[in-house]
Amino acid sequence: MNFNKIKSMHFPSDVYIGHDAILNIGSVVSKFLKSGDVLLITGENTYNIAGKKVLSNLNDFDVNVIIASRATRDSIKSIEESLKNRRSGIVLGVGGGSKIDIAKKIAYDLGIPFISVPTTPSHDGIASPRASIYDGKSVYSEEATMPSAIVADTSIMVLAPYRYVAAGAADVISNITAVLDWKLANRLKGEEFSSTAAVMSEYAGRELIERSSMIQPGLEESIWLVTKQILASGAAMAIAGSSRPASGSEHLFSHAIEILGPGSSIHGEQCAMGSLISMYLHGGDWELLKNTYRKIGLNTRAESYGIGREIAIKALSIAHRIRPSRYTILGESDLSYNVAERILSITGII
Ligand SMILES: NC(=O)C1=CN([C@@H]2O[C@H](COP(=O)(O)OP(=O)(O)OC[C@H]3O[C@@H](n4cnc5c(N)ncnc54)[C@H](OP(=O)(O)O)[C@@H]3O)[C@@H](O)[C@H]2O)C=CC1
Ligand SMILES: O=C(CO)COP(=O)(O)O
Ligand SMILES: [Zn+2]
Repeated sequence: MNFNKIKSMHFPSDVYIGHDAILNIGSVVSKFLKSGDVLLITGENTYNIAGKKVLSNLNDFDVNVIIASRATRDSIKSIEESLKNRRSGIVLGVGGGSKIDIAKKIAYDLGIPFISVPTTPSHDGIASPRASIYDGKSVYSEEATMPSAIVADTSIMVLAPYRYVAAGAADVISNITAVLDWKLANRLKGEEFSSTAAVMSEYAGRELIERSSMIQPGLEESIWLVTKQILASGAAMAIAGSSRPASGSEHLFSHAIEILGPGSSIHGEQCAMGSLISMYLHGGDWELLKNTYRKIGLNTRAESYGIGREIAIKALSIAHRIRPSRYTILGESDLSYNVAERILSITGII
């Protein structure tokens, strides 16, 4: 191993998950803010859901609130432009995956601490040092700042539509196929592999399958359960130094759907469909995954999200192109129309 390549690993030192956790936000900011003001990145909905509560706990600080949209290179650049005459000392990401990705990327660019304040357990970027950045043509997994603290208020998160909880569980369950792809890339291409990261990541997914009967609407315990495994998934990404343990061919399918742009599915729902495809191709028990998704109330039929048959076929055919450097079971060339159609039909996605 080349020790010169090893970067220091940073993990959140303050983790608050629970009812009214948001009341800790003032002390967390005091601890990590050395100078300058607080930059609060949030979204249109999430400002009302949690941003205002965060603000009401930060009366002692100068807070610059920015309502952001998608995590694209352009949106991040334009926020950074707007900060030129300010001295931001800490970034808070208050929202779903996209707002947290924007916040952690800006913290990275400015070299200041980042605090993660999720409003849903819909994705496993809550506690990872990676940001998924879109540019219209593709999506890149970029290095970003690991949160110094996580403030996950389950009393806020439990009010989010239940589909976000199921989607977050699916994002973690799909680690199982991501790890299969990683092992494959290690065998075929000699890609560097961390057994620790792989075991943690896969275990997080398996634990959610085993305890899937506890994932139900309106239950604060469900938020706890899913968020805990999301933290394990984020730690696995930190150990690997990439999103590899949590993102394989199932994520390529998700990103392809996102880029082709149809329908109303969210990240974890796309990953759930992708994981059926991937598990089928790996020769594994894809029906166990399907039954688990059914049990937690997550639909894996493309049409239920307004994704038409032809788009689903196209997305699967071209998914490998999204990240050519990340080898997966989808291989290195487009799947033919007939092959993609067959896989999607067998797994019941179309
Ligand atoms: N960096 C990483 O390691 C990872 C990153 N990701 C990324 O995260 C994103 C997916 O996250 P996801 O949360 O699904 O998507 P978004 O952040 O796009 O959020 C989806 C929608 O949910 C709304 N929302 C958030 N919280 C609530 C709530 N409590 N109640 C009602 N509505 C709410 C948001 O509102 P608003 O408009 O206010 O934002 C938004 O309209 C993707 O971009 C994905 O690539 C996913 C996994 C890992
Ligand atoms: O979503 C992720 C892990 O769940 C990471 O996403 P990327 O595919 O962008 O690396
Ligand atoms: Zn994901």
